[in-house]
Amino acid sequence: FISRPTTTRTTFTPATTSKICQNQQSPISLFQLRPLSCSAVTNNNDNNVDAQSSDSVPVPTDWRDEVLQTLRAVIDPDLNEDIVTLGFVQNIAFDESTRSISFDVELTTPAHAMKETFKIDCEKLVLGLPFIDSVDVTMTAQAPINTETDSEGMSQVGAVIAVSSCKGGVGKSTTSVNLAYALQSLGASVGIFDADVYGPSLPTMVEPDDDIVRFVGRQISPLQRNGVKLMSFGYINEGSAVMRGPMVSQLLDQFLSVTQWGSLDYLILDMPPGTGDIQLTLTQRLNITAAVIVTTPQELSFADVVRGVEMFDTVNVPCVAVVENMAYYESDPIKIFGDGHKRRLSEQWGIEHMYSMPLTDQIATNGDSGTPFVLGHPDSPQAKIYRELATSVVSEVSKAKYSSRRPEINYIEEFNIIQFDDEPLAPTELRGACRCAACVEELTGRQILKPSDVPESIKPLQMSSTGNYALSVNWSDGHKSLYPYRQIKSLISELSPENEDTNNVNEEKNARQKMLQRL
Ligand SMILES: Nc1ncnc2c1ncn2[C@@H]1O[C@H](COP(=O)(O)OP(=O)(O)OP(=O)(O)O)[C@@H](O)[C@H]1O
Repeated sequence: FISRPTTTRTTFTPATTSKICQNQQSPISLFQLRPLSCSAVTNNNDNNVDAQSSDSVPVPTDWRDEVLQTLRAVIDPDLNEDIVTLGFVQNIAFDESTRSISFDVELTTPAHAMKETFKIDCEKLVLGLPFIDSVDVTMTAQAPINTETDSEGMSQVGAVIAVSSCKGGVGKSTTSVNLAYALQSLGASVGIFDADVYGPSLPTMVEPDDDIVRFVGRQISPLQRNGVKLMSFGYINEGSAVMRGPMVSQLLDQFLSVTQWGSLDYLILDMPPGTGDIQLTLTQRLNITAAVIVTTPQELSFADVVRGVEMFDTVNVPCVAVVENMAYYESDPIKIFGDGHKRRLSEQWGIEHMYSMPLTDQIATNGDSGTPFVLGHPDSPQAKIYRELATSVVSEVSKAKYSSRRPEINYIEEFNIIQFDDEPLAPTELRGACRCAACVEELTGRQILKPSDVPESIKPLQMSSTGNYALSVNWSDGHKSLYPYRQIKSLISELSPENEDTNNVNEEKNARQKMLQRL
């Protein structure tokens, strides 16, 4: 804590500091220019309607409960739960004599898009309590850990993100490299593994700070550039290798596990192009958390994307974003993927994030120069797109890790009911909600299938999970449907007549959010 001569409450983010500068007549004091890490914030009780002197308010014996209850207003939008329930609030310490409180908020990732907002919200909320004069919130993140690997080098890698494409030359490596540096700019520790043994591009695209590959016993220490760890066959072996498929995946597996990655929030895996056996084996072996698919408009893009999604699906890896690279000239922005495609990707495959990257000289020049584009042009509009992609990846990985549990789904023939996590759903309703291209007009979203087209006797003949996110159903009318779990949940809640509980929870959440906004 830092003691303050006045009781002016200030948050010390650069943005608010500059606001303070503008608003003040006198020059800003050094005291107000403390860095973010020393961010004890003091209460002037301007949030309190009564504006009581805090000294006169006794400290309640259950102060901890009050603090936690207050902090429940901060909701993690990715996980749709409050930070107390999620167990993020830790190490609470309260000094009664100075009425100062401190605590940590441990997020799922240091790259969390809301970390600054959460900090400010926590400070505001806690300072709204009349028995607290000063607060110190430290934002931290869970240490990355990989419990599903037996390789020591990978044991502290939190998430592996595969960047994949159906064909070569579409910008997969460019996307991998820039995604990695964009993730780093959000605060994460990152590595890149170039798994393309036939034509490694990492050595051309990223020139390491020091290009000597060091062996530590039987392990290899990765190279680095601006703190991002790098490994590619190309750093060890000049040129590309001539190998057959099974050798490639075995070698890559070994190579990846002898690399001492250390503690990494995200490891970007630049996959070899294609969706064949090598890619499938790699995807199975390397314990991939999520995938990003890169395509170009010239390459029959939509069919390619679907092929890529299907490959990852077979091994339960969710595709979280699609990058349509070299999609337009900067001077002539045209939309390649229409809204219909976007809707299909979202409704059929649960992919919510699509980015179109223009073809620019600078991206090409940086690709050849050894300095990643995002490092060389951090303020460009294209770097902003890469950061948006990185933010989506961060958010989807958090969701995938926290909500990886698949719902329990059964068909109870006796009552002709589908049970989705104990919620009943009529087969006619689910069949009627099919969003495939035969049931919904792709371009307009208009429902082609009418409720009257669905026979009353319809029933599922076979139901199975697709990836971690969707249910695939073979219907008795011969139709095959795919429903993201998200869609089924909202269908159940739409159909439920007495949704009071959910509504109450939502109302409560809304009330807390409103309270925050008022503060
Ligand atoms: N948005 C872009 N604008 C301009 N040039 C680009 C863009 N994206 C990629 N490139 C250039 O296109 C070429 C191919 O890109 P890249 O090597 O990333 O593709 P790839 O899909 O990884 O290819 P391969 O699978 O053959 O390794 C490179 O010269 C790269 O600099």
